Amino acid sequence: MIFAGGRGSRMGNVDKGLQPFRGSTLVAHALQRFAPQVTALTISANRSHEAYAALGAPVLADDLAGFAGPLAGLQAGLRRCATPLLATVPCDSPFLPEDLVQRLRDALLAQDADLALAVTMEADDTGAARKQAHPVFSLMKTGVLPRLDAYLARGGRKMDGWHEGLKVAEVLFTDAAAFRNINTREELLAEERAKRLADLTTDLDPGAMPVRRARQVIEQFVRPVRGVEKVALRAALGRVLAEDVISPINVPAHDNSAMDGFAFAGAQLSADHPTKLKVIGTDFAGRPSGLQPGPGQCLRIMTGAVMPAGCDTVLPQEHAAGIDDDCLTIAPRSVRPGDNRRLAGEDLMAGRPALAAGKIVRPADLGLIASLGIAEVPVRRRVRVAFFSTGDELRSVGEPLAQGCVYDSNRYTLFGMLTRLGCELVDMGIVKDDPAALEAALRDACQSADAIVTSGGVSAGAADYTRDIMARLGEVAFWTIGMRPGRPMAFGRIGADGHDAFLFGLPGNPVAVMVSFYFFARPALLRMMGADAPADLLVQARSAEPIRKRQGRTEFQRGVLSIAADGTREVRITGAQGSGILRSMTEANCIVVLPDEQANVAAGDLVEVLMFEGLL
Ligand SMILES: Nc1nc2c(c(=O)[nH]1)N[C@H]1C(S)=C(S)[C@@H](COP(=O)(O)OP(=O)(O)OC[C@H]3O[C@@H](n4cnc5c(N)ncnc54)[C@H](O)[C@@H]3O)O[C@H]1N2
Ligand code: MOO
Ligand SMILES: [Mg+2]
Repeated sequence: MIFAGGRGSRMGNVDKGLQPFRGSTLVAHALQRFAPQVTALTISANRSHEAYAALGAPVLADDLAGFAGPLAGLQAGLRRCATPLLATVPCDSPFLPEDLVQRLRDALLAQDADLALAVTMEADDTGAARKQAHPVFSLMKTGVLPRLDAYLARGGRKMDGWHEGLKVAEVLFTDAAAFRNINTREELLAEERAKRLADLTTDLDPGAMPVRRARQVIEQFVRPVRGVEKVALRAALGRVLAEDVISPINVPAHDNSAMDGFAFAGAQLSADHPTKLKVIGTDFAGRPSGLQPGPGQCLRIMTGAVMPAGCDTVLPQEHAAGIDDDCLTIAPRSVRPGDNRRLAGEDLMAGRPALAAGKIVRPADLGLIASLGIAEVPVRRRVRVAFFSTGDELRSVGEPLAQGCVYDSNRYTLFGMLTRLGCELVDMGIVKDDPAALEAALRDACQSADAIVTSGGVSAGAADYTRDIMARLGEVAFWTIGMRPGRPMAFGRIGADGHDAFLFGLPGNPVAVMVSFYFFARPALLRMMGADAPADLLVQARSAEPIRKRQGRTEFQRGVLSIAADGTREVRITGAQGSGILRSMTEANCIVVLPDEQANVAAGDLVEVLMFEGLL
């Protein structure tokens, strides 16, 4: 019997067994593992009978009313069981052991027990081993029914509450993970994603990961955060639009003059004689005269004033051949019909998208939204990023610098980069090279953040515990990337207590942390923010000097781009390029990106650079 009769209350009262999982449903996975182990199968369910029946097994509702729990399902099952033994598993444990029933049966018979159940050994909070019983994974003689009936009649509902007085055989399984069940939507999503990271990297060597592939995997693995908030227009600066901004009006709302001059009907212009028109009044922007020029007449008009009825052309005042009192003379061919008139809706048409969802709001967008008269904008909620530095040698600014120590600079560069990106920050300080402290910090970060960025400890040093702990908390890949700087990196998703977060374990060296942030974490975070991340806009420049470069890896050299005497772009490397030399970053205004296939660069060769700043 597969228990699928719960309320799914921790999943928002959905039918848990029917939740999609790895291409089918949770229950289909449990069934696939369980069916070969038994002679006949029943699904215990109190709703969605048709969907469960479609799996090919009879569906049995509780005899007791009101979702009384799995024991009610067990009771109904025992009452109708045609075999001498009944085995049970839950619908939300897709990884259940393939030898579960065989081993339970062996123990039941060997010990002449009434019931056999699975147990595993698990570490408790102090790290000590503790026995964990799994009474839902059990095998029992059908003769136990009267005892269960009596327990339920007394109001008992605990899964193992009725075992008292029964002879119970405990069977130790070593693979605790096989009994993992999925209780919440987050866990379900987490499992889905975890599968995908493994899938995405099956054909890749983690020890020789090309930059391009690592970026692809990361991009495919992360997911935009959900959640939208409405903010006042100014507060939208730098935020990501959650929906298209649809223009409620035409901008401009009316045809209007693009020049200070004279408005009239263009049809009266003559191609070979001067045209003479009588000026009958003046229209100002926002202050129309209400006059309507007839044939032989015109109006003085100011830039932005609505075109008077019947007029389609404006002659700029400086192009007039003559103005005598109230008479305007226009020379032949000095203006064409329709000139200098701005059409209604030529900037933005009512009903059309003015800005697309996913756009990061820049100053021009603020102005554009204002031009539509819109005061509030729906934006994605900010992505929360927890970050910390690891290393016993690190000291915080303000502390004395002991022998052999360095000040923590990574947390400041990360602060700057994350702030510029528009993330909400959770600065977790420095974490010592101590497994318990690292684990506590990572678990804590999972609770509060969508993404975690750490620096240090991802290489192979004796104090680099970060890797082990990260791997234990979720699915994390450890890559050696074909690049310099920034070779080692950890990426994945970790979880604790039902909360999970994407993890970027960046290398400790101060330049490496920045380069790997810019080229891996930044595009991923943009995707999490729901933003359209355009490809890196590289520009070409002439290298002023030779650059040593090894083929087969991407090198990110720090450079200064300038305009040479002949007006062309020229780039010069900023001295020593060691990955601990942060000065190479502060002196630079760009990064020279030398791709895998590139060998040594000769002076005068063209290279590609990525600018640090554009117009902000
Ligand atoms: N045998 C090998 N050793 C190393 C390799 C390797 O492949 N084989 N890779 C090197 C590369 S490349 C890098 S990058 C680093 C990465 O090491 P970790 O990520 O484990 O970082 P740490 O060992 O913790 O620190 C490295 C370096 O950076 C300094 N650091 C760390 N955090 C900060 C901070 N917050 N502020 C300022 N400076 C920091 C730290 O003191 C170390 O000097 O490994 C190489 N080794
Ligand atoms: O990541 Mo390391 O920086 O290549 O020195
Ligand atoms: Mg290290």
